[in-house]
Amino acid sequence: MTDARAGSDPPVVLKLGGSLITEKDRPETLDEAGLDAACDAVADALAAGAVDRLVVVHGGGSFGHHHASEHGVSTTEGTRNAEAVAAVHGAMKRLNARVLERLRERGVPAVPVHPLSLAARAEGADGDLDLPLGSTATLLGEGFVPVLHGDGVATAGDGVTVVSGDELVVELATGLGARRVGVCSTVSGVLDSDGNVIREIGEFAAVADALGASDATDVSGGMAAKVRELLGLDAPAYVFGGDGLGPFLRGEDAGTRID
Ligand SMILES: Nc1ncnc2c1ncn2[C@@H]1O[C@H](COP(=O)(O)OP(=O)(O)OP(=O)(O)O)[C@@H](O)[C@H]1O
Ligand SMILES: C=C(C)CCOP(=O)(O)O
Repeated sequence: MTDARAGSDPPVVLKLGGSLITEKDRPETLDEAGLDAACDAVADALAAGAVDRLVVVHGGGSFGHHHASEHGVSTTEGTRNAEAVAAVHGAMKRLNARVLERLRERGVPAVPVHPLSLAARAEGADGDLDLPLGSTATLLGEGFVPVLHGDGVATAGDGVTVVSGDELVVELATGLGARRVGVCSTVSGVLDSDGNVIREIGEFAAVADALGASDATDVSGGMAAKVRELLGLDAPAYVFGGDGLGPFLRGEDAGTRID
């Protein structure tokens, strides 16, 4: 079995939020400017050598979430309807293909890794996610940029549920021993109740009141779920908006640091 943590430098794990790269309220619509700017920042950072090994994860935005909510599927509600699984996975593969295409146009050696084909969730409300990392680690070692995405996931006792990009980020960061983790969305960081960016979060209780759910169709929990998951990591995690992506990739602080 491949040891996902063995060998060279720890990677950076970056999530491009669905709200950044799609228009979240219009089914299967890209946010062209948001996606292009994000792909430019990734390509620039790799070309400048600011990042050596990078794993990208993207969210569902108006591709995955609309199909998932139409079929009543979420991270906790499963389906045994193959048409529903095909609708959610198919939409995510269409979005993934667009992301890959734009990265490759900029010289980024981006290749897909589809979680539905790899991962499984154990039975129960907090069933553990098993995401084998051999393919991602090997692709990284061979110089590729693996690009994963929120997807359907086989779930014991519940058919297929949704795995969010945020959950994948946590699994990847832990399993690959990530150096830094970035979550890029449309908000410039985690905001307090006055709308100001919280610079640093060390525990959930301190910010719980300020963290609402997502403001668009989102079956996987929005900002509160994001912060909870990122707090569990060894590596420092940052939540930032599009403007923070370049600085984050250059190793600077951006948005909110969660550690
Ligand atoms: N305290 C908060 N600070 C910042 N954003 C918040 C807060 N509370 C709720 N939000 C909402 O969280 C959303 C960002 O999370 P969301 O999951 O929608 O983004 P995403 O990761 O880009 O999308 P996706 O899940 O499709 O990948 C914003 O739309 C914002 O309105
Ligand atoms: C709805 C699907 C399939 C993807 C969910 O991923 P997220 O947008 O990262 O929460």
